[in-house]
Amino acid sequence: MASQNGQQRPHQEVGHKSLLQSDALYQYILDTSVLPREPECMKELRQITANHPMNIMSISFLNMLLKLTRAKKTMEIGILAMDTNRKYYEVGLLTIQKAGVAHKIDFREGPALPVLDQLLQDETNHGSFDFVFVDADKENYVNYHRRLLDLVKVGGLIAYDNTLWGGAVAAPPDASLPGYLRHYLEFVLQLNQELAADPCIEICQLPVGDGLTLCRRIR
Ligand SMILES: C[S@@+](CC[C@H](N)C(=O)[O-])C[C@H]1O[C@@H](n2cnc3c(N)ncnc32)[C@H](O)[C@@H]1O
Repeated sequence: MASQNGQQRPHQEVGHKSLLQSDALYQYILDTSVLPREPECMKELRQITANHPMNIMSISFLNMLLKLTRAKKTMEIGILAMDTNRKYYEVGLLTIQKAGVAHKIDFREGPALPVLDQLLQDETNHGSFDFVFVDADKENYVNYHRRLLDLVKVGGLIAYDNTLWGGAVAAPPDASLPGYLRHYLEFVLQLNQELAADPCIEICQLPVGDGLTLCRRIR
């Protein structure tokens, strides 16, 4: 990746900066992202994500996906609608209320796995979800996937965030990694392997944000 003065930057560091190292490029992505057309919501989203400009790409991309797939019944594991911490849900709540969609959100505070197990007990939930976004505890991504496959309809979409894990997924085994990247790396690698080998889905690994894997259920 060339920097502003045209010189090649070394790819030593593993993390967001090694994927896109130029701050000018971050700003360019912010300025040219295809964003939702609700200006008030976007102003707030820009503020919320100001410290993580790459998130804008994920958000604008997910917004586009939801519109393309015309999803009506959706689930998000991470902040909406399941999160262990209500405070994170409340970060987005003001924007959600301004957008007039608060009545559509069924927020459950607590770990997501028991909620998924509860959903699975009701046959009518099987194959009923159009879209699921997972951005939560990496240790459980594989457990989520095994359950979500039953809940999403054939033709439905599951999106997993952070599947490039700051670039660490492709780092040599002896690379020096920040502690949190090293700690969760094995879970992200295991998920990526399972997704690639799963005959029930078609997948696409997008180098957007921190890596977003799209899985379309095909059987
Ligand atoms: C990186 S944040 C993502 C937040 C949100 N999805 C977003 O894109 O802004 C991860 C979230 O996962 C939540 N989380 C962690 N463990 C969880 C679990 N077992 N079940 C549900 N949510 C969990 C955290 O509280 C945190 O809000």
